[in-house]
Amino acid sequence: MAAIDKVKVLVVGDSGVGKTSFVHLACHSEPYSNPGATIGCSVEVKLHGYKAGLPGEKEYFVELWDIGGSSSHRNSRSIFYNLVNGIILVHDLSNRKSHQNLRKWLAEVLDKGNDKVNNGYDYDPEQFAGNQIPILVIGTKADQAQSLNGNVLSKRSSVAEECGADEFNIDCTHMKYLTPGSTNSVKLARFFDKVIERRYSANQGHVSPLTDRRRWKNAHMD
Ligand SMILES: Nc1nc2c(ncn2[C@@H]2O[C@H](COP(=O)(O)OP(=O)(O)OP(=O)(O)O)[C@@H](O)[C@H]2O)c(=O)[nH]1
Repeated sequence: MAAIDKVKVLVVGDSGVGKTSFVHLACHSEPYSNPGATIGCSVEVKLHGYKAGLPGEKEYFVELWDIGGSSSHRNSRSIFYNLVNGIILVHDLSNRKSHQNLRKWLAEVLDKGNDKVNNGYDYDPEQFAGNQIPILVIGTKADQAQSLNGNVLSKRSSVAEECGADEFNIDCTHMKYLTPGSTNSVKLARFFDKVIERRYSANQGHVSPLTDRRRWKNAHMD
């Protein structure tokens, strides 16, 4: 039997925003009752049907690399940022700062945690406009944010807009937000399809965040 091809997707965002809860919901189709803080990184694998129901349908493993968000591990986590095929940015809808910090997370991942980031290098939206790495933005804790702001499920993320990413908002404590066939579930499947396409289409291969950044510079700085 042929080996199943795989892609690597990073899941990043501030500590406590719900990365582990989202990954668990996506991989096990049930909420995680009591997730602990992730130290380093935890990897879950999801079997994804690429182009499900269409010609060219094929199964792939999607590795979801859930990166612990604690700032105390910032200097050591760049070891997880090699050979990345996709990025999921997670923020807490009831915590505006966690959304602002997504820009820092993107800068950190695309610069592989180098000194510029650690010493205050900040986000340049243009840097990500022509990004080759597919990005998905997920807002969590819609249940908690609901009481603060009425229509939080349809709230748009400026970060998603800036980098041309797809996005959705959920409550990770309820499976109904990721039911098979739902809008969110379809968006997630399309994102995985895009990641697989970029990874396995002709002339692509693995795209490292650094290569990606150089490509952007070459295209825009001449
Ligand atoms: N009410 C509510 N609680 C949530 C939601 N998502 C996560 N939580 C809770 O938020 C807390 C932190 O969730 P985690 O999934 O561990 O967060 P994390 O981003 O993985 O955190 P680190 O591992 O520290 O980076 C847990 O108590 C979760 O149960 C949500 O959508 N709604």
